[in-house]
Amino acid sequence: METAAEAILPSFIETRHIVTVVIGVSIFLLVYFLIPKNLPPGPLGWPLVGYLPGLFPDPLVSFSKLADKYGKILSIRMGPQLVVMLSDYETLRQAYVSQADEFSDNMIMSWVLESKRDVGSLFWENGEKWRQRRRFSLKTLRGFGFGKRSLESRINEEGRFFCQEMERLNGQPVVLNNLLFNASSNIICTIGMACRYDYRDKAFGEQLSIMMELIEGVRLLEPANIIPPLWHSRWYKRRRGMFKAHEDFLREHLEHHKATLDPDNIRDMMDAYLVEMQRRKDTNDPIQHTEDGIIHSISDLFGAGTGTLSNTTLWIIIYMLRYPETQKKIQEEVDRVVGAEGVPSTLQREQMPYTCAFLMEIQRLRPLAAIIFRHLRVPGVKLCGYNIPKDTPVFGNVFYIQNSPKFWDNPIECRPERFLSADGKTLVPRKDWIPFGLGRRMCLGEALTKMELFIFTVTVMQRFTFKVPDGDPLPPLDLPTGGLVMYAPRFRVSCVKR
Ligand code: HEM
Repeated sequence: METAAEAILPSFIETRHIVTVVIGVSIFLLVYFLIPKNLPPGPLGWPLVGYLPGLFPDPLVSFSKLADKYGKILSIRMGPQLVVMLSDYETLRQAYVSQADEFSDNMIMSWVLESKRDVGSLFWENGEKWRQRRRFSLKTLRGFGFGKRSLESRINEEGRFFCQEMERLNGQPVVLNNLLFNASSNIICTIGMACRYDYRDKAFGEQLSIMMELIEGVRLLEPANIIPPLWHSRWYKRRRGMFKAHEDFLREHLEHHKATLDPDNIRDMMDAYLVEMQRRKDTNDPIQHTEDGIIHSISDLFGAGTGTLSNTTLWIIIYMLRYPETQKKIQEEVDRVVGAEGVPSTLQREQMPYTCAFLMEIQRLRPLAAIIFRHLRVPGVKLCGYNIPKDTPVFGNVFYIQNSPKFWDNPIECRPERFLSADGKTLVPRKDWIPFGLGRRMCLGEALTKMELFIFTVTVMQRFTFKVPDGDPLPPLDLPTGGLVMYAPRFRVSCVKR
């Protein structure tokens, strides 16, 4: 029997044609109205997973290829999430600095929300609470000697402990990853809790393994974001257990600090936070601090400071092994300015441009935070003429900005001279050297890091030459697979006494 539609339609049009057209038009209208207009260009991707499969196996290389193809600003779907990636200095500056009111919120990753670590944290917090905590932390850190001689002598001391360990090895090959992680943690322990741990301390060794695993587990692409049931998997349960163990360790220190606190004699960041917490309570400040907040803030210093410092130091060693003539030049400068027995000081930096340029070159080649991120939380924002929808993470590809041949001559070569004047006597900084990020959320530990890397490098170069152990290959320069932090590989090195 004929349907009503068929009765009034010409014979060559069937009902199924009409149904197909109606569905097609509906999908078109849905897509037209739902998909934001005038987005930055980018690859199309697939339904549900977006461009995620295209980012593997190495997201950093894939992001760089996309930047070559689509230019300074591109948009990409990572699973259901739209992400904007900025890949040149001017565009990044435009967003993070010129439009800082819009682009200064951190992207709070799901695992942070899930573990409630956004409560009172330094890194994982936004808005007025973050602003006040950052201002207070920066002021307190400066008070504890960021850029000052008191902290410098502690770093010198840690450098000497490290050298004593090397001396004991007597040139035997060694994997330095754990030892350097311990040394870097000791610097954060000094600032945060006025203590240091011996390299053979077993209990602290366990804490270090936990911290290392936690830090190395931070991924740009969180698998559980794409497959939520994974939050209940063994891997995430183990992670939650490790966070608890790390917090218990800090809580023990907090209890000791509370019991021995003398507000007239502030020993470290923990004391300073405790006094500030009390002050806010006494003055009924609308923003209150909590003990959990103190623990999370100190934990953030460990998270942001230990892996970054120790891995940058590992990259310093790797490049010295690969460029022995550069190591020799640094040793010559150290011998001339500091001498074999002198105590290194940041006051000597001006007389040691080659060493400083080398350290800058390492942080150009291997910026520990390869990708930095913000989260746009306001509607109606335009960047470079494109619409950026509310709730879009906006990434900055620091690795690309510092390593693309578009911006740097022969970028894969380690050439400290690119940061030196023609006569080699003066440092010539470049504005697109941004290993510490830029804008309002720029790294809080920049001054400490520069001091630490300089003192450590000089202390070690006074006493040792790094050599590749006989029969070992050169350490690889592979890029990290996680795509966020540029961890150095494990490799063996011989520290030969000079
Ligand atoms: C090689 C060493 C380091 C590198 C390359 C590094 C790099 C960075 C980068 C790129 C950011 C994000 C900046 C942005 O988004 O614009 C950052 C943030 C941060 N860094 Fe570092 N960092 C290093 C060492 C440290 C140390 C030693 C500390 C601790 C004292 C530290 C504490 C922080 C904190 C607390 C933040 C968050 C700031 C905020 O969100 O307001 N960093 N770091």
